[in-house]
Amino acid sequence: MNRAHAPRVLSIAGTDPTGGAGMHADLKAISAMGGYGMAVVTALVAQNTCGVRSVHVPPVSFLREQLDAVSDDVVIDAVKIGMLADADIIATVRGWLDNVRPPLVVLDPVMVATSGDRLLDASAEGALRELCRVADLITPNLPELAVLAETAEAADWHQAVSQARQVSRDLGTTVLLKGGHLTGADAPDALVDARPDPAVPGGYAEAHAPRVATTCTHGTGCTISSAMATRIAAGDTWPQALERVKAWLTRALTAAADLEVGQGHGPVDHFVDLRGCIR
Ligand SMILES: Nc1ncnc2c1ncn2[C@@H]1O[C@H](COP(=O)(O)OP(=O)(O)O)[C@@H](O)[C@H]1O
Ligand SMILES: Cc1ncc(COP(=O)(O)O)c(N)n1
Repeated sequence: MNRAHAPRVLSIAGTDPTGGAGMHADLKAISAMGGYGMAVVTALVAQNTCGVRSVHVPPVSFLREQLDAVSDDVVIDAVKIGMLADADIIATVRGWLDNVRPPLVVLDPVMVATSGDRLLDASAEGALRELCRVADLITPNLPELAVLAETAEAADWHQAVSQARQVSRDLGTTVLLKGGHLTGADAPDALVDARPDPAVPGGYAEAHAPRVATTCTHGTGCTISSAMATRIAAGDTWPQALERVKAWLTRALTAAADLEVGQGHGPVDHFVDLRGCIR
């Protein structure tokens, strides 16, 4: 598919005033991957690279107004969903999705931040699991995958792949399995689809990159899911999208420390490929 216009990608997510995670990371990743980024805010989060201080959730009626303001005006090519905070927000987003039916829905089932702070009420995990059924692609990290698989966190890549297959089968969606929480020289990711008619040929496509020795991993999950939404909407095959996004994210992680942002887990450099090009 060769579009005349950049893919119009809507992020539905929470905020990070330090610009490294949530809707800010989403907008940077969408832009860096060649898309036109839009954003609807689910929750305002007072956080930085060291952790979450507090969360403010506006009324869900205002969330629905934001969503309708976008979809009443703009043709949306892909939606990326991040932090949803509680069951009311999940129900509101679900109601809007049922009405608008965007062609591509990528869901990052955000539960806990890198800092260990909760970004989803524990009582809303079941509702988030149900929302996965309407997504084309979900991008859980290993602790989130374990919650979705209703089992203990995978200790190695082999266990993680079998959990991803189970979740794909149970929830009828493709899983982007991320090896960020494992250790070892390699940082594998894979598209896993257990269904008979998978979006991924053969039901499995792996991408490899060296594990980058950095503590700057704030927002990597938000970043990879938005980038995947953008590249798939741009017409890449799903395995092509993963190869491209993985290579770019590895460059962004390698350059991250040079940004010198914050004292905790710093953000990645989404615009690493632009440095040196701006005159
Ligand atoms: N140190 C690292 N080196 C290379 N890639 C990494 C590193 N840490 C995370 N990643 C990549 O970042 C993405 C997000 O992974 P992960 O950390 O598992 O998710 P989350 O940010 O949701 O916890 C994945 O593509 C993963 O492979
Ligand atoms: C608003 C918001 N959404 C998501 C994350 C998770 O970030 P990470 O990708 O580091 O797990 C975050 N810290 N804040």
